[in-house]
Amino acid sequence: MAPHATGTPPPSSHPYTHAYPITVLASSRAVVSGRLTSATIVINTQTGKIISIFHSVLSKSDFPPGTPFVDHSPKILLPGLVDAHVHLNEPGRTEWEGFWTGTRAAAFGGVTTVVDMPLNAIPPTTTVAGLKEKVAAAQGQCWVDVGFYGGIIPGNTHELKLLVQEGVRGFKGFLIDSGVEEFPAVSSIDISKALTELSDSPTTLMFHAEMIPPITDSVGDDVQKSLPPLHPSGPLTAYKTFLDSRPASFETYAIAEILSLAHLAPNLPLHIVHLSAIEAIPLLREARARGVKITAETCFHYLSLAAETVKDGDTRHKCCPPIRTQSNQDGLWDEMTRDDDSVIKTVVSDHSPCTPDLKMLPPRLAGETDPANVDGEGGDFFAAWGGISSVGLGLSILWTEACRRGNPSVEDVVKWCCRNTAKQVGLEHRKGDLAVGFDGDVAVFDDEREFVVEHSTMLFRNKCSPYENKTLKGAVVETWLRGKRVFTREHGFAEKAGPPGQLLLEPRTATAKAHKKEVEFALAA
Ligand SMILES: NC(=O)NC(NC(N)=O)C(=O)[O-]
Ligand SMILES: [Zn+2]
Ligand SMILES: [Zn+2]
Repeated sequence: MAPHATGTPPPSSHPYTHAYPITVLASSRAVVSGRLTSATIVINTQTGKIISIFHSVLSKSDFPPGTPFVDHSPKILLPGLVDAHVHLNEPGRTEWEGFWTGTRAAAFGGVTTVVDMPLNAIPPTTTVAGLKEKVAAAQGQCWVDVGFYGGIIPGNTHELKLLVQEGVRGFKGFLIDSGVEEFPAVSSIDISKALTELSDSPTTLMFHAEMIPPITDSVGDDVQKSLPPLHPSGPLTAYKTFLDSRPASFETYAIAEILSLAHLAPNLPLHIVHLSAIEAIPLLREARARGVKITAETCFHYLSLAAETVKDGDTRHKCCPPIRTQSNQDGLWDEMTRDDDSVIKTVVSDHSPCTPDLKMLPPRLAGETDPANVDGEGGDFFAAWGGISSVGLGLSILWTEACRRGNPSVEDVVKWCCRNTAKQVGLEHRKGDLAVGFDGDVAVFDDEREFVVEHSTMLFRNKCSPYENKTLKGAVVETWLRGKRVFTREHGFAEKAGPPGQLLLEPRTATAKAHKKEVEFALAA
């Protein structure tokens, strides 16, 4: 046993040596069960599960000769990130993104699980048949593990329980136009039906919470006059015009609507995706205090970008709800870092790419230098596709911003991007933590290394992102998926072995039982 070992000593006679192959990762810094500690992590490479964790850095000689062992100190061993909001768009809009490119971009940044949104692929995941087409398209293409959400649209209530049985990890519905015609918005009646149908199902009902308040309402004349314009009220290339067209009241109105229906399914977890407006926080806090099971996520871009610095015409920043002011960004950070129960539990990418032509970026911002073309048209925020590309960059974006704010906590990052996202999608028994019985998904994070976001560091299909040319602090140097090294910054992907990702289709009903079984198995092994 190593003299500096402080945790459980390694088994003196190496009882597991010959029973099955292991690999060992150690570091003076690792986030284990949510806490920063020194650790030696032993993974059974046959099952892909973590079988032991010692709270100290052991040495190679503590393990049987030939055991793969790397001490990564002082780099930080993190659980692989679970990005619970990614649009992979395949099949149907594979030119926007796909399983192959999207999951490689994820692995590059230490993301070992992505959960695919139900819209933008054709068909959308609003029926079991649609899910089956997605699953068929994903087979053999995934470099990380992939789960799927189902969608709530008008008229598909009868599909919802079937989708739960088929293993979707939750559902998303829109209260405003989604941008694609195959995925229409739901009315209050549709939401009521979905809540009633799923009230006792093991799932999460999630909402794109923006809603245009009705023109005629019970509100008085003064309030009516102060309601936002429904149409652009200024130049279409000015970011301010776009921001003004989707005010915070769209988010608060939608959330109030959802909360007014929550009593229909008191046991069903509800979730607000991509929360942007801080004005919504008190509403959610008050509802949670009343016992409503509702949480929210925010995105890397709302925590790192601000309206004041978006250049006119720079449609790479267009997303819905919009990136708001710097003080709104500060308010989101304040909420997330408060000591007591924050309503924002998770941080995700909402990676929603498209082909560059649909972003309508003006040539001068798209890198055009030819004087004949540089003044070409573009930059209409209303016509451009809404969505930001960042899958795989999130950890570095968050770390850069946390460092800029002067108080970076890697434990917080793990809470928001690993543990809580895993819980949101019913994978908390095997993803999002370094713990015995969990999948051996590890991101080896160099928290000092800086890099520039450029084509070689954006592995998603279309290299069009507001982060391009920004310098980020913190880089993942190795990504491990279920005990296999998938990617290293130095050597790239384990191409020979091929994509090791699995599709996560175990129904959420089975999780508690499966967890118990898997921990028992890992411990007995
Ligand atoms: N159709 C979309 O991908 N929409 C997405 N677009 C964003 N967020 O701008 C979203 O998640 O709502
Ligand atoms: Zn959305
Ligand atoms: Zn989205």
